[in-house]
Amino acid sequence: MKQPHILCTENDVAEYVILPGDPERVLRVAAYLDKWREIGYSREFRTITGKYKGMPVTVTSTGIGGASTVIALEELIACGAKYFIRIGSAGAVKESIEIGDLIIPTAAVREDGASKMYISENFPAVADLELTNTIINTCRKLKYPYFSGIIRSHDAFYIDDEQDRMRFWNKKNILASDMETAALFTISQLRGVHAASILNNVVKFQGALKESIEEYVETDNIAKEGEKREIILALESFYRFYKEQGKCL
Ligand SMILES: O=P(O)(O)O[C@H]1O[C@H](CO)[C@@H](O)[C@H]1O
Ligand SMILES: O=c1cc[nH]c(=O)[nH]1
Repeated sequence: MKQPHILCTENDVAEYVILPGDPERVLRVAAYLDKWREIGYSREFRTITGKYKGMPVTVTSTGIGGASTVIALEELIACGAKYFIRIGSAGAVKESIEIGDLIIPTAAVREDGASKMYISENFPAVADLELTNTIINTCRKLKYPYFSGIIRSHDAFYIDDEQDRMRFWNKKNILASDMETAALFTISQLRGVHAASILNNVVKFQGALKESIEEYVETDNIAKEGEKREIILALESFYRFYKEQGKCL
């Protein structure tokens, strides 16, 4: 059956799925695949399926925020997907995180709305341990510097007290801020699938939000280099999992 938003069926989707927010990033992942075809592109959801070193992999854009992310997640699960790695951009909440640095979340503060519609806030949003360990080990092998720890996911970009909130989370040792990871981790746990996240920092702590994101999107810069790294890291981590399937899963 064709899913109503992502326009995919069970025959179109691999077990391993990479989830960027931005549909344009889907094509930047495609550049690393041996063979790929576009399955569907409706609203914010663009899906391609291809092969990386012979491993079947699907890439679906989630759009912005938990609400659209969990629509993509639920429909991908209905098509047979089991392992998910988000590749997103984020804003730093820790001073020492530079533009283009990678963040590998172990958990996320649930400041979003979508995950609360599923289950109360005392339920944790935690990364899949095995998948996240594979990402960390692969990141070390690739010699990409990274930060690992708890991040915060939110739902509203332009709130009046944004800077105060960022200072609050900074004092709690939160690393970065995005808009999808908490919902992805929470609903993956509820559905019994495996999810991890890799974030590329595009805004310095207390930096100029609008200008930094504009620069990331519109120019080739250090943030784009971080994006390349998160794409390679996600593909290589899945490949490692794929090769070891049956041993560690
Ligand atoms: O670059 P993506 O993956 O969309 O992630 C981040 O960028 C968007 C905001 O600019 C939000 O979706 C946020 O989580
Ligand atoms: O500051 C930022 C940058 C990207 N995404 C966010 O959620 N916040």
